Amino acid sequence: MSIQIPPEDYKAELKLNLEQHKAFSMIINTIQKGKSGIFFIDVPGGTGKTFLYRALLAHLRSKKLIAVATATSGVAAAIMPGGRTAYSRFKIPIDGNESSECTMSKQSGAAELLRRSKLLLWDEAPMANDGH
Ligand SMILES: Nc1ncnc2c1ncn2[C@@H]1O[C@H](COP(=O)(O)OP(=O)(O)OP(=O)(O)O)[C@@H](O)[C@H]1O
Repeated sequence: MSIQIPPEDYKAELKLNLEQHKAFSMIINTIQKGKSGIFFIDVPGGTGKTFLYRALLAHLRSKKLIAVATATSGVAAAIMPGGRTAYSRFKIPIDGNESSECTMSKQSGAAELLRRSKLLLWDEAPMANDGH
């Protein structure tokens, strides 16, 4: 099932401010080069993180690449097209502790989706419980 890309998200790429554009280019360049990377977007609330994420998701999905959008809270997940909570997408136990593991089998469709994805986005990652 494909995810509908809102028309305004295509245009978001053209409206990125300097900082957003810097992050966008760094992430897209890494993906284009086939490299791996972990990027942490650390800015105050209301400064355009979601705007950047939506531009990234639209850019990759418009090229038929898989970009997975997750967030710690359901509210943040819901404002990204195709967004799911990280707990749901990565099958993280809700009452997890230091020894708990994701309940995802390697053969599952969910695991295959993650393997094929070019971008795994986790909004509000630091808000996840200590055990995660
Ligand atoms: N480059 C931009 N051009 C136009 N509008 C923008 C731009 N960046 C952000 N905005 C707008 O500014 C507002 C705040 O941006 P956004 O919701 O992306 O911030 P946020 O960092 O995700 O906020 P929060 O931390 O509260 O989730 C939104 O209305 C968004 O559409």
